[in-house]
Order: sequence, then C-alpha cells, then structure tokens
Amino acid sequence: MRKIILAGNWKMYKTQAEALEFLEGFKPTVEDAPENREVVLCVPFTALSALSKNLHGSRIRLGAQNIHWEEAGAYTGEISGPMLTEIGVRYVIIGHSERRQYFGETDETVNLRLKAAQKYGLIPILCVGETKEQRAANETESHILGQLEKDLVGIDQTKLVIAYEPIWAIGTGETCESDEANRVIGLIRSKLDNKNVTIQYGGSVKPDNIDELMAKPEIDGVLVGGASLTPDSWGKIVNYRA
Ligand SMILES: O=C(CO)COP(=O)(O)O
Repeated sequence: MRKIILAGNWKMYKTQAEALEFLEGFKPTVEDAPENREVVLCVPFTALSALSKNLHGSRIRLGAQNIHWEEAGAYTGEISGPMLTEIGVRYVIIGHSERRQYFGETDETVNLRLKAAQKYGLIPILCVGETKEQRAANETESHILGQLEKDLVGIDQTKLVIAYEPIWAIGTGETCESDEANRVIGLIRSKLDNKNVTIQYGGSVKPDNIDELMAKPEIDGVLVGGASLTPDSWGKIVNYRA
C-alpha cells in the first residue's frame, strides 16, 4: 500500500509572521481531510521553528527545502540534519530543479544530501524532471532515468519520496496532462527496486486539476508551489475528491 503525500513547497515565500497567520487559517481545513493523506509543508528555514511550536497536535508535518551532507562544519549558508530534526522537521526536498539550475546542485551533491537526510532520519523528497528542450528532443525518459541512476546510489528506497516535476510546468500554469504524468511516473516506478515508493507529481497543481491528477493510478500525491501559499487553495488541494 503506497502512502499518499501532499506537500507544499513554499520556496522563498513567507516571513515567520506570515507563516503563522497561514497556519491559523489552514489548521481547521486540514483536520477535515481523510486520515490516509499525509500533509506536509516545506517552508523557509526561518519559519520552521515557529510553525513547529504552534502545530499543537495538528497532523501537519514539516519539511525543509535543503540539507547539507555534513553534521556540522565551515559551510556558510548551509543547514545540517541535526539542526532540522531537533525542531521537529520530518521531510526535506532535495534536488529541486531551482536548486539544480540556480545553485549548482549536481546529481553527485543530490546523492550526498539524500544520504545525509536518511542518516539523520529525515524523509527526502527527491525531485526529478526534464526541461522543455529535453522533452522536445525526446529525451524525457533518458534524462529522468539518468538522474535517478546517479541520485539513488546507496539510497534506502523504503525511506524515500520522489517528485516528478517537469520543469516546463513549474510556475507556468502549463500542467502536464494527467495521462502523461501518470505514464512518466509509471516509468520511474518500473526502474525502482521498491515499487511502493510514493511518487508525486509537481508543476502548476491547482484546486481545479487536483482531482484529475489524483485519480491516476500511478500518482501518489503532489508537490505544490504557488497553490500551497494560501489556506484556501491549499485546503482545497488536500481535500481533493477521491
Ligand atoms: O516547483 C514546484 C513545487 O516544488 C511547483 O511549483 P508550482 O506549483 O508553483 O508550479
């Protein structure tokens, strides 16, 4: 039985005060969602501690958006596993296309970060996906399978979430067709040793396309940017119609 995980990726949005305001608005909605759905918010580092202290038994789980592979050290601007677990973080996004594109993340550093997350008991959400050019050149499959091959070396597939995020669908309003997302996710699953890994779709997920996406057999959840930023739209997404 695969776990359904709905995760919001706030990226570089919301101060601590804004995050707390969101929480108050969102808490009542999340408690109505069916129990078999894990609801995760991956927020900026500066909001993690305040949110953690204000969850008060809520079923919301917290996630970070990056983790360094060392436990501590001279790594200006980075954050370690123990720093995250100490404040109640359970998940961490690794290898998001924005980190690969703007911050020099490579499959090698993604692999190191994945190993660190698992070492410190965090569940990594590994992001993979192709650019518009790669899709046009029929390189979608080879690109994604190439990423997985390098990223997953030595990784325990029983403590892993994967998000398929076609880069051309991120923040563009251009959602991947649900059948196509289902096909690519099925392909990813076929290459994994553990067929029960939760595999999410991400890229312009909105309240008006969530039902269709979640109805697809291979899609086990979503990783959502823009539409996770307001309690109203995020509430509709976590309460999608099964
Ligand atoms: O990058 C994403 C989630 O990680 C998707 O962002 P959008 O939902 O804003 O397209």
